[in-house]
Amino acid sequence: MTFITEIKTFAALGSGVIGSGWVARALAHGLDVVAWDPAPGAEAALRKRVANAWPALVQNGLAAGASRERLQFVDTVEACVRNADFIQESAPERLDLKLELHARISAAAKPDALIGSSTSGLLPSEFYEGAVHPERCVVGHPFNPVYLLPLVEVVGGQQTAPEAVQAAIKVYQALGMRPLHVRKEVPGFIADRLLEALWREALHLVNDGVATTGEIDDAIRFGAGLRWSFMGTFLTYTLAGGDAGMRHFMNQFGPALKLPWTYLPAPELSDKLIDDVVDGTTEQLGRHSISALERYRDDCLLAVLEAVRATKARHGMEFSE
Ligand SMILES: NC(=O)C1=CN([C@@H]2O[C@H](COP(=O)(O)OP(=O)(O)OC[C@H]3O[C@@H](n4cnc5c(N)ncnc54)[C@H](O)[C@@H]3O)[C@@H](O)[C@H]2O)C=CC1
Ligand SMILES: C[N+](C)(C)CC(=O)CC(=O)[O-]
Repeated sequence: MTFITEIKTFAALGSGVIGSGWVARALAHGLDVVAWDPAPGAEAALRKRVANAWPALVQNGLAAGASRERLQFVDTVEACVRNADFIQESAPERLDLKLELHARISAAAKPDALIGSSTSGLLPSEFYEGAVHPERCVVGHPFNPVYLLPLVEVVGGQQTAPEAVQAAIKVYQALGMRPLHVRKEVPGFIADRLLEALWREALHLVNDGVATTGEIDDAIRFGAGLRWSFMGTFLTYTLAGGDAGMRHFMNQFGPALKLPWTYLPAPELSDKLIDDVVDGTTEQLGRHSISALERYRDDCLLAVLEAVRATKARHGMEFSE
């Protein structure tokens, strides 16, 4: 089984936060991009989001021929995918919607064009059930902002060909990403399972009046957040065990896992909790607009990526290690 991996035309369905991020990444890599989104005003919103991302992409280095002019916005699913070499769906996170949309996308697409979905955690076996040639359908779960963060989780469903997973990995690599093959199809995959646990505990801390949203964010960004950009939890905790490493760490801190430090089940999303979270984050936003903070975030990310890349090189390591 062979699939198209030399990509000239990238199709993006859904052009919200994530779809526009894919569009920006694909344009920056010198591709032609065709986009579709049913919302009124979607084309203008997409072009605005791409424009906001572009300075960071220029700083990061554009591929030869990369241009925002190579974005075409069309008004049907079929026109979007018909000539595409690779298709990425970033529609709302609803199983019924994705099921119907993928039946339509796959019926109109070239039979050997790979189809990726940005879903954060729905199962590909379920939403690709009605797809034509489901063997070329995968999940390619990215991270916001898609145009800068390298990680993409690649997940196959029961009908996905193993060759399609490998081919999708190749395409995402060509787009400058760091694919992670999630070998078991589980809800939430790997990363969102971890992020969701943190998010639930953060909501409990607000709900119980232990801390404000700003204090919880401080607890992350001045501590673990800094080290997470170059070292994950397992290696970090190995070092936290001193010379005896992980075995000592497990002996010393393992028992705390049985203490009631975490709740795990989510708190009820009461009106008060939602108001507290919205009020807290509004205060954190202060005078900054979302798009100004996106540019600030992009600048920080570029600096972190460059620092990590240069430091790894000094230690004889590749960025992807
Ligand atoms: N926002 C995030 O942090 C992340 C979201 N994702 C996933 O990406 C996907 C899109 O999420 P967002 O971009 O955040 O949502 P969003 O709400 O920003 O954008 C969704 C877009 O889909 C459009 N849309 C509505 N009906 C549609 C249809 N039938 N077909 C195609 N498009 C349609 C909407 O007009 C909107 O522009 C979801 O599957 C989500 O789980 C993945 C990673 C991170
Ligand atoms: C909140 N979220 C589940 C949509 C987040 C993601 O899927 C990944 C991210 O960018 O954090």
